[in-house]
Amino acid sequence: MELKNKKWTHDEFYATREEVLTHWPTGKEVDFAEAVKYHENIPAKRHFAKRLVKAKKNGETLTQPRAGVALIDEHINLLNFLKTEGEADLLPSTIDSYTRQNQYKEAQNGIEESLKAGRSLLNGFPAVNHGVAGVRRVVESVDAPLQVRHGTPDARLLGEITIAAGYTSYEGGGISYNIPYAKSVSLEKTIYDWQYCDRMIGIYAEHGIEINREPFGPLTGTLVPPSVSHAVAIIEGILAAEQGVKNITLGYGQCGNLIQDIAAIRALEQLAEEYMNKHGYNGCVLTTVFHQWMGGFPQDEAKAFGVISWGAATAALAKATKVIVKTPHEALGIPTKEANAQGLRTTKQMINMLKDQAFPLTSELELEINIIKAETRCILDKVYELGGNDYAVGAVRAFEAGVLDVPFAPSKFSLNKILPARDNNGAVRLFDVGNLPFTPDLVAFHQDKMAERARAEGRSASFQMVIDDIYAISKGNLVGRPR
Ligand SMILES: CCC[C@H]1O[C@@H](n2cnc3c(N)ncnc32)[C@H](O)[C@@H]1O
Repeated sequence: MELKNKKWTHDEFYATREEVLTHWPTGKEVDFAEAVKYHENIPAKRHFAKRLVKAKKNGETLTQPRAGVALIDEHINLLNFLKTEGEADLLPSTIDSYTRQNQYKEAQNGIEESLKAGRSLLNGFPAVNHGVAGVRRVVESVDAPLQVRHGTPDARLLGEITIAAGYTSYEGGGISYNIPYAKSVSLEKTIYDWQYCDRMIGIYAEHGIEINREPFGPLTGTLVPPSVSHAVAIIEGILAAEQGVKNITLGYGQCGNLIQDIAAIRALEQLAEEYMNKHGYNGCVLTTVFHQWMGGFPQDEAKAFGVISWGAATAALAKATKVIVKTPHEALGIPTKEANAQGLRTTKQMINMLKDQAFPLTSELELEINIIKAETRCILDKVYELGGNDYAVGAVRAFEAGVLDVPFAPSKFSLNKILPARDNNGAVRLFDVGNLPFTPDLVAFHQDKMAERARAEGRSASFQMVIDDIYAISKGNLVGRPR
């Protein structure tokens, strides 16, 4: 396996596909020609890419939950409940953890145990075991655009089955579904395997079927600086475009300071266009997704609704194309369908009240946009250089060197040298920039911001601030002030 950011030939793809479809018996159900025909008859209102394009044109911010249960009928009921009671614009199927680790035997046990227990004993929808026929029952029974959401380092068979069944969007990427989700899975392997997923979608595109791809923006969801998640998002967008993907949603996890979060979405839109065009992928339609706070949540449901509302308001003011919605059960575990629908309605109310308001381009907002763009450029350009003008090779080498570094990542391939903490206004800064290739003025900017907070709190900038900030929101605040 020689990794390079180059479009796979049909021969390379089909040779690999033969093997991929043997990973579980349901792989035999995948019939590409039949799938293309099926997709041709999916109406625009149930087509993810078309619905996103319409939202971008109309300046809408669409709502989407996470949701998934073990059995097909219950999963259908859940999704329809979230559409009718939650007013969700877009629907997911969140895949269970066994399937994410390619443990299909265990997933099968989970299905059988759930049947016996009469309730879901899996933390998501085991799509590979249900197979094309089973997953297609969901597609036929839910009148909304459907996306596969998961966290799968080797997502090749999952993608073949769910897209053949009629799903029209696929989340993930070779970096964003490795570094935050795996401990010792090689980055080279996951970037290579995700080239397969993207090439598959590129081949659907060659047959006129446009499937949306969404790299997983938030990464570890714990104080990830915008420039770090933007660099990964844009690299995964470029890798997908190289394989023929034409419709890409780039994502970002809310940090909590309004100016920084709005700036992050603006900077992401501008930089993605700039880099995709620079590398010749101007045929790609780009949209954005804002994830409501991905860190620890308050147990108290009323406070949880406050966090959800803040994420909804920020997504609306940032004019993100869609927002991924949290629930008041976030601190407890898998939400009930009622709690999930409540998070969606709270979000919808905030978006509706803000859709006629625009956030002004203040000097603070402009500064923040410029800082995020400058930092992200430093990282992207260094990755490209390390890879000898190849982002796939560059990404692997960048993680080895700490040029790409994701805070609190379980993967042993992330150096975990950078240390984020909030500044005195709650924006996420870097207490330690690690080996990020920032120019001296950018390093100084972060140092000054941390010094400003240290002075205000009467304590020196320290790792304690990082710890305080990790728990702050679940304890009812944004900045982890000393007790
Ligand atoms: C990025 C993944 C973390 C988020 O994903 C939610 N999540 C995971 N699995 C399910 C599920 N089966 N149904 C509804 N939400 C789910 C968690 O709560 C958390 O917010």
